Amino acid sequence: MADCLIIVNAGSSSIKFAIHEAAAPFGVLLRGLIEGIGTAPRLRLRDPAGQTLVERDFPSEGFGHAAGMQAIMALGPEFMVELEPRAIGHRVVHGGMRFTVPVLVDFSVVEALEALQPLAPLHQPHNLAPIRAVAELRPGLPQVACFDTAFHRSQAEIAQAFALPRALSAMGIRRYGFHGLSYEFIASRLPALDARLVSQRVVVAHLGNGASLCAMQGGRSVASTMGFTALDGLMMGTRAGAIDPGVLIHLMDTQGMDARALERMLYRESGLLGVSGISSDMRTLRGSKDPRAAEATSLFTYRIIREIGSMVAALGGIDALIFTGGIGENDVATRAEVAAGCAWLGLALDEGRNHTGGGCISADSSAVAAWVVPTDEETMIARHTAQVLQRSSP
Ligand SMILES: Nc1ncnc2c1ncn2[C@@H]1O[C@H](COP(=O)(O)OP(=O)(O)O)[C@@H](O)[C@H]1O
Ligand SMILES: CC(=O)OP(=O)(O)O
Ligand SMILES: [Mg+2]
Repeated sequence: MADCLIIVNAGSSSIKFAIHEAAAPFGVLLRGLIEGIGTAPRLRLRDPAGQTLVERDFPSEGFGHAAGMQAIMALGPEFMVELEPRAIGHRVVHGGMRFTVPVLVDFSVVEALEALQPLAPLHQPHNLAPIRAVAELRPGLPQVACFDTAFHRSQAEIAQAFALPRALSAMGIRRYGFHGLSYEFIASRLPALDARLVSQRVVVAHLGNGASLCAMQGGRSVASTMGFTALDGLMMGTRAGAIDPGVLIHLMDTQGMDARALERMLYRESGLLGVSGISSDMRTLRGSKDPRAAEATSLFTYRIIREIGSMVAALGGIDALIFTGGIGENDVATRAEVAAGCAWLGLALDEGRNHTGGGCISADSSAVAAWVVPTDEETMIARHTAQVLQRSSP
């Protein structure tokens, strides 16, 4: 029997999961994904070489995150026969003020994380449901919660502050930032990419279904586009990104919208989906001839370009721009358009390298380096989970 770690990364419409070796360097033994929860759920399980072992479609009706977790656990008897789970590591999107490092989960931790559910309605409930399910099914198995917000706690107070009355800041109304496990993984890759990056001014663009930017220096977060919730900053698949709060007051006054109606609009009906009226998926929009699809993708890149300016200001300059996430890693056009909008910074892509997509994609003459670096939140969670286990074992 080989010891392993089970890693669960539940997103808004997907559950990514992985089985890692329990000892450094935490090699991947199996990797899987259920995507399209709510639309067209599909499960895929792959071996470490990327070969598909299982591919299964499910009817969308009644297939939520709970059914997704059951489908994943059902793979155990067939694919985990020689494996002994030592712990389960979970991505938990919101850690609030209390959780600034990964922790071993107990009842009081779950209770505290439940209180944060309203701050991350697309994620937190799906992060906590598997924790509760495992606590019931395997009460002796250690569970570790790793937070998307934790990496940003290195930011200066001023970068985390809103210009609101002081009493509200004391209550925890501040900028937390998200996608921290992804940024932390990218930070850990910098020495291998180019040793100079470790101390340089780097802007990382995590562009997936959720999207944000992180200004990074010395491998630490200096600023981020996301704030109190994962709604702020860039336009996303179904989220609006930064919006004048006056719009919300106006909609409450004139359309009778309440908190739940605004939440639905801002989290689920806006972004690429809302502007295009077609899809939240970049692949579908790039393949569409409908002018609304082009309007949506143009606004998406325009917002990224504007916000890169803000990250560069926070860093006092920029040496490198790194693309990651489902769009950042795969969409050649988004990278080309964003880079064209950053020409004023001295950024120039090499067209051929951008098409190939891996590694450094900037031209030799570019004053700013550009990279495509695949993120791996699951590996980051595996590293943290092993550390927490080690710390907590007698
Ligand atoms: N080959 C591709 N080309 C362009 N966009 C892609 C491609 N593959 C995935 N995407 C985009 O990436 C998104 C998923 O990104 P991902 O980082 O996995 O999202 P999340 O973890 O936020 O659910 C999809 O919704 C789609 O817009
Ligand atoms: C925080 C967040 O937006 O996560 P995701 O991109 O996985 O939706
Ligand atoms: Mg994600």
